[in-house]
Amino acid sequence: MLNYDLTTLDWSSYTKIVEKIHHYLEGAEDLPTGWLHAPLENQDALFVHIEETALEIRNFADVLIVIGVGGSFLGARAVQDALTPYFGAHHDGIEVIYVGQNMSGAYIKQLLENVENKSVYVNVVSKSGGTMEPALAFRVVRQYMELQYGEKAAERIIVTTDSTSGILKKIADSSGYRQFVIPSNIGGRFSVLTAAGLLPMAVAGVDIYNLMLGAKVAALEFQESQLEHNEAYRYAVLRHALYEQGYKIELLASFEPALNKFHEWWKQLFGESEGKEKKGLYPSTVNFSTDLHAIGQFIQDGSPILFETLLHFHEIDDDLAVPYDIRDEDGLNYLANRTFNEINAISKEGTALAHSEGNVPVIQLELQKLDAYHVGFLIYFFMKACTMSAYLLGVNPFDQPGVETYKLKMMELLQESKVSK
Ligand SMILES: O=P(O)(O)OC[C@H]1O[C@](O)(CO)[C@@H](O)[C@@H]1O
Repeated sequence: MLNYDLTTLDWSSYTKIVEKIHHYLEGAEDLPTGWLHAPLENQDALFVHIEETALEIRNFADVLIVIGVGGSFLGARAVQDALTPYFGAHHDGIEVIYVGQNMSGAYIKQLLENVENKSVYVNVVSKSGGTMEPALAFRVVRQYMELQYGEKAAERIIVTTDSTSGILKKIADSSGYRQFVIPSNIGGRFSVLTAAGLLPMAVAGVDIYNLMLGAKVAALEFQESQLEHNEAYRYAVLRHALYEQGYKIELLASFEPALNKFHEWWKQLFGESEGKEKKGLYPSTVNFSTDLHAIGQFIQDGSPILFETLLHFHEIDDDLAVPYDIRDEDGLNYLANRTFNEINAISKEGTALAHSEGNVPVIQLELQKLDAYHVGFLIYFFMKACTMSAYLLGVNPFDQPGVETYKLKMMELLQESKVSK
């Protein structure tokens, strides 16, 4: 899976520290590491409940509005985009749309206009239950639902939040909304494989059983304490070694547009977990070919501050062959009968070669197929690698004090403007 010129790195200097962190993580009871072993536990009852709820939503709704931000949004959206068709509605004709990630008045107004005359269900997702963006969106959407469905609105609103605390939990209890739980020992950006991510994915038609099977296989494989045998840890060590060599940016790149939102999920995972105490690689992302024609110049020839992680799935279900054209005015007949996916894969190889020659270190992450199983595997791989990587850096992977600062400042300004109004 992990492909890099390993001869450039002195792995032996990392073996002891990696093992120490591994045992700390496995043994700790007071860390929010519920996600570490969750895929190995029997969660069948939860999956059945999610599937039944998803079926009901698909039967009765034209649209599911999912409200959430950060970890309560990115994972579901990432997997949905990666595994469902590019165009048209999702499974059984349902649309799964998202709000609560921005405070654009235009966005939420147009979203409500767009669902008029459609049958709507809502899934509001917030671990803390008090994040401003989704809370505001929920206020608006909730009123819309009550106007449309009266008392029956309560049957169409499903809350995913903490099992005991938070304002959203209180609202859900008092209004009789159905509830799914984000376990208290799983933090927001590690919650994609809980109901927070799984319910919207299931509604969109993602095979959550195979997704979780992939995560389970990864959980078993990456339980290995030895760096030599654990690819998640090797990726973490590579990133750390490159950071120590002066590279300050990691560019996650792929050649399949379906993965664009997956990049965003990765960005939050690594950005919030590592970017603290004036340390950390800046996690950035590029979508090729698009960005080869935008930022490709900088990657090849610009400041030598970045390395690249190329994410590639060998098999993608849909494909199309380049047609033969007797006129050959564009001179492309030499590609006739080659498929787009083949050409895309060759373009990836060419990019890796070019960037390596430009002295940009290139790590290649290769998976067999873009399907639920391998996406589940990859999600777990990144969460495990990220945790190791943060501890190698000497920071706590599970907090985000900087984000809290922004929230406080915004609240102060909003309160001030209330007083001066
Ligand atoms: O699920 P919540 O509590 O609304 O939080 C949403 C997101 O906000 C953050 O707290 C900060 O961005 C993330 O860590 C989290 O995923």
